[in-house]
Amino acid sequence: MSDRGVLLLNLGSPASTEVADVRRYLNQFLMDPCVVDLPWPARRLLVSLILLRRPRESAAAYASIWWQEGSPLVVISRRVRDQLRARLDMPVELAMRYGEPSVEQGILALAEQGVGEILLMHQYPQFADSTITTSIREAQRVIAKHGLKIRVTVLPAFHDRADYLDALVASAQPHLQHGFDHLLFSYHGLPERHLRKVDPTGGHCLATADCCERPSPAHATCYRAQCSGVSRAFAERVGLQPSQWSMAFQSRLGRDKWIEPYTEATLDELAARGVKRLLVMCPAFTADCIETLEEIGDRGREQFLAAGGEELVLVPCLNDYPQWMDTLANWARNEPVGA
Ligand SMILES: C=CC1=C(C)c2cc3[nH]c(cc4nc(cc5[nH]c(cc1n2)c(C)c5CCC(=O)O)C(CCC(=O)O)=C4C)c(C)c3C=C
Ligand SMILES: [Fe+2]
Ligand SMILES: [Fe+2]
Repeated sequence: MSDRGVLLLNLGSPASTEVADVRRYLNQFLMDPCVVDLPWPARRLLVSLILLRRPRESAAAYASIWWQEGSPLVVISRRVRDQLRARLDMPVELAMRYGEPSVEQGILALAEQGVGEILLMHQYPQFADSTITTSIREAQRVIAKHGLKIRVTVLPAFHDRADYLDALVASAQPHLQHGFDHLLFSYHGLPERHLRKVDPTGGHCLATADCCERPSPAHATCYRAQCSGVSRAFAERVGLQPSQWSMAFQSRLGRDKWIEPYTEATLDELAARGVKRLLVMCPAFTADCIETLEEIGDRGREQFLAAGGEELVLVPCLNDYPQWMDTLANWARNEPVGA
């Protein structure tokens, strides 16, 4: 009998839309060295500067998409946890890397239920230090702090798993059938430095414009190549021609160069090219959140319409789509120990 428990993990949200709560959340998030990867004094200075204005702006953005029960990301994650509990004969706890329920609360809850192994089931299709690495480090920190005798199995980034891609296609079908001129895949962005830093070849990532289309061992940790792979696999599965879809990166913060093209510029370009009915999918996220609902669904739509587009339809994330819930439950049962 398996002694596995599942720690379902996502990024997390502020406790409320109050500016003070948003400031606390942003401080915890941005002071993570996996997110703002500067030495402590420079990180502290930069984050303190960001915290002068950002909490008020982000609080207003959160308020515009907040649900009765709380942050969409957290509410959806609770639904996923409940769906997994209904499907699985093992303990399932929810954790958020920032905010609550914390990774510490989640792991202690699993420890109390006597698990010997935790499957760290993060919700990130693509690898990044700022998502997967930081979650692993936090789980290890908590286990060491409490002296727990628990093994951790980490779900690898699942961008290329057929069952993930199948669920993504199936969940998007109603929107694909609605009719559209162009499909834009908009992924969360990353500073280019983050990509170069984890490139094991030391010279592949971003060395050429088409690096992500040329096979390389660097792609095992290349966020951009993995986004590109998801977009191509999706387009192939639904029979789209290359001219019918494109890929861009959103959510840039600060002055560093982030991976391109930027979603904001792409929305204007598509409208200028005569695209009237635009579908947007955000496959870096498995659950809808401020980045999808506010940045694309509200601000992106407004921008696209102002630039001459007629309709922007945001395809919901996988959320608690039943086929996706079945997929996660299968992974929980079958993921090899220690993978
Ligand atoms: C340096 C800054 C950031 C990096 C790097 C980054 C990477 C990254 N983030 C996600 C997923 C999510 N990010 C979300 C919100 C969010 N992200 C940043 C900054 C960086 N993210 C900020 C400041 C915020 C907060 C909102 C804001 O003020 O704009 C969210 C949504 C959270 C929610 O409550 O809804 C998610 C999810 C990924 C996948 C990623 C790297 C690939
Ligand atoms: Fe982010
Ligand atoms: Fe690349």
